[in-house]
Amino acid sequence: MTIGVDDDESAFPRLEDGKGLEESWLRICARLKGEVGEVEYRTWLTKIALGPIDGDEITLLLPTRFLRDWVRSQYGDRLSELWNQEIPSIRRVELQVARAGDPAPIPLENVPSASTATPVQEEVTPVARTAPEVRSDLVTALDSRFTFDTFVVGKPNEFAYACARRVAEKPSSVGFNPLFLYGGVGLGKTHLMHAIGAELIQSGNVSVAYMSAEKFMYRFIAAIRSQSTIEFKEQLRSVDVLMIDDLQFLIGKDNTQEEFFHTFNALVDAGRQIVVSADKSPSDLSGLEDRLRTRLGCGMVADIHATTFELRISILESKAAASGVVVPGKVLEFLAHKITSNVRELEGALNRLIAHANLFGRPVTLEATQEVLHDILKAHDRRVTIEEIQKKVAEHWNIRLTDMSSARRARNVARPRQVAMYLAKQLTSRSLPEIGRKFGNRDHTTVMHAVNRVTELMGLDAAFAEDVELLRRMLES
Ligand SMILES: Nc1ncnc2c1ncn2[C@@H]1O[C@H](COP(=O)(O)OP(=O)(O)OP(=O)(O)O)[C@@H](O)[C@H]1O
Repeated sequence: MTIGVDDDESAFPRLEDGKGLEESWLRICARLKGEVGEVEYRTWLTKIALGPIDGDEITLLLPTRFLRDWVRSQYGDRLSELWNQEIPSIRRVELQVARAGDPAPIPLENVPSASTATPVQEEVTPVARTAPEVRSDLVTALDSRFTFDTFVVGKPNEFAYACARRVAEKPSSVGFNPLFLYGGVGLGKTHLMHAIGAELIQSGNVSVAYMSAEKFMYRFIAAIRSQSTIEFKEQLRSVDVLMIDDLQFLIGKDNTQEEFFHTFNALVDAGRQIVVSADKSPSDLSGLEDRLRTRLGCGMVADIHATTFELRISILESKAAASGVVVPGKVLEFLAHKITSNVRELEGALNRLIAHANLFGRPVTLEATQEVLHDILKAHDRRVTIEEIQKKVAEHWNIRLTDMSSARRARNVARPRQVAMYLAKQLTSRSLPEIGRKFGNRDHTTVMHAVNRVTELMGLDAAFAEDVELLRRMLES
């Protein structure tokens, strides 16, 4: 594919096949967002704008020198790799500080999630960075940070960890082949796979191929196009350990599934080890062929569960210690309490705190944490429902839940109802008419009156204000 400059009025050149660079950029943004997590993406990558393309070089623009240097050091290689996957003729990514009038970055809300983004173009041949210790040229570089030593073990992941260690020590043991690791997003599946790979490579002359299912598919397609499927199959079937990450990507990709199935059988029959990860168990991966699901479930299936508070604390402690920045225990507890979604997001939040501390030379305090992570914390605020509010308020003042929507106007019922409306306005994003509907189809002006009245009373009556605050804190925690 060649790249030419369109003479239309678009701010960016277009590819000859009519596909805009913006489309490629959007896909790359979606990929990056999926890879680094929304927190990290929002912190560092939303500020990048697409600049011009010149020969084999594409320019990306950043608003400040600091951001340019940071993005270059942390994400430079990955950006080049992704651009090269999108448009193979692009070999270099130049990062520059933007000037007035340069294009703006893509707003975060316009970047689709990786799973919904249109896949990169098919004729992609991913660039494999080969680790020197490894024989096979199929290996994508393993991330040296992802080792067993840096993996924090707790109840939710101890079984998966033990299985991974076992495979790293004795690949192809009966009962452990294939090893199928599954669990939600950002809980450590990739980390464990890389740790297995690193351990095996260190232990001796073992060839390990690790790649995402997506990469597997692109390589397969590239091999078909270049009529080199035999070499591709031979290469794959010559490794001692094959690891495929995020297998759910193959759902609906029937030909690639078929190829994977044959590779899988050939390797297992030859006594080689397979390690696979996915977001669901083999039996729940509907959309994969039955025979493949059956084979995937034949070895060891290990689930990584959602993190517990204790595990989140241990992970934060370990990562904070490794960073060399002192993060007080109460800040770690606060983060572990607030960011419960997955380890990637938790890590992203901590990294941001650490980067701020390093940048401004200020100690990490709870106040600073709330300020620096304001947007993330807001996004993770627990969603309280109006029903929960009604229940808590009714319990607190010992009235019947049905009185929240009844027509009774006695003060001992009407006042708690007003408080519940007030809290619904404060803690949910529902509109006044929506709140009114939940309180026995009351009019929005009634809700407005309740909100004003409660605000007024809180200013006049300290005990009442304390009650309302207490309820708010209980509902928010
Ligand atoms: N138990 C853990 N100890 C230390 N770090 C962890 C742990 N679990 C996850 N992480 C870190 O969290 C981040 C996300 O983990 P990883 O990429 O392995 O998740 P994943 O389960 O493969 O997610 P996805 O489904 O998105 O592929 C990585 O930086 C990883 O090092």
